[in-house]
Amino acid sequence: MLLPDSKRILLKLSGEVLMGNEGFGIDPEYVARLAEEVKQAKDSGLEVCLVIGGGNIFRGIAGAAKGLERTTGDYMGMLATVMNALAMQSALEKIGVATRVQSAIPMNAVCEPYIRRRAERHLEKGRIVIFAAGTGNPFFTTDTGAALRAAEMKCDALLKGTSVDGVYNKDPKRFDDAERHETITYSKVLSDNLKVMDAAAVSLCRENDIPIVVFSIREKGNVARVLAGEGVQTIVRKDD
Ligand SMILES: Nc1ncnc2c1ncn2[C@@H]1O[C@H](COP(=O)(O)OP(=O)(O)OP(=O)(O)O)[C@@H](O)[C@H]1O
Ligand SMILES: O=c1ccn([C@@H]2O[C@H](COP(=O)(O)O)[C@@H](O)[C@H]2O)c(=O)[nH]1
Repeated sequence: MLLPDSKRILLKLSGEVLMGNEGFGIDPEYVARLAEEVKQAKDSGLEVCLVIGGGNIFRGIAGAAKGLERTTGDYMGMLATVMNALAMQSALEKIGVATRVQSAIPMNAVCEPYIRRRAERHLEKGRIVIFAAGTGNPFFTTDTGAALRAAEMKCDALLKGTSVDGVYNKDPKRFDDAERHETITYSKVLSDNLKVMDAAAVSLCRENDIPIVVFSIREKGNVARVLAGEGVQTIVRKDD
């Protein structure tokens, strides 16, 4: 196993990936496939916290570029993550996995508010807790929300399933000659300004000594592969 002593993980899934082959929104078939992978992780004996991004629906920064007020756009982005969380909850419950959604922005008719002790109890009971609405604050991302919840819930690792298969020395979508790191320290990610994850998220993980594993969620079976220590990924770890 990649992280032999792991009991509790936080899996952060890219929102962008939820749109599957569609250009926007949620592809239910794709969400169902992801739900199977999340179930496998849980069935392997781990306690699983889940965070899903919102990039398939809305990003505040993109709204701001088109003239929308930034904080309004960010709240819209956070609401997008709640929609994705509900879609994932539905897919997981369809295959018999008990879940709870907790939102950083209270919306009691829709889901639970985030209450750490309550989330703890859900995990003890074998439920998957999906943390929605990021940190609840504008100017952040769901990566930072994931790092924050991982620290609060004392997760042993943060697994970031995204559209690239690891951390490269430069953006692999822009540079064909980009090279992937097998492992890299938090400090190197920060000092080289590598954009695979935002700096606030990396700093939080560094301060709380939470290893980050970056891998591609586009390939079927990769969550199990990563947990088994197989496949392609980058581990972001402690400074030497
Ligand atoms: N050095 C780098 N190594 C790897 N990826 C990088 C690097 N620099 C930039 N990237 C980009 O980072 C992106 C992954 O992070 P991003 O935050 O955009 O996605 P996400 O968090 O998975 O998506 P979402 O916002 O939908 O949840 C990739 O699209 C990749 O092109
Ligand atoms: O704590 C947070 C988390 C997210 N946002 C806004 O939501 C979108 C979608 O999240 P991604 O991490 O990009 O998938 C993000 O672009 C922000 O606009 C936020 O404001 N605060």
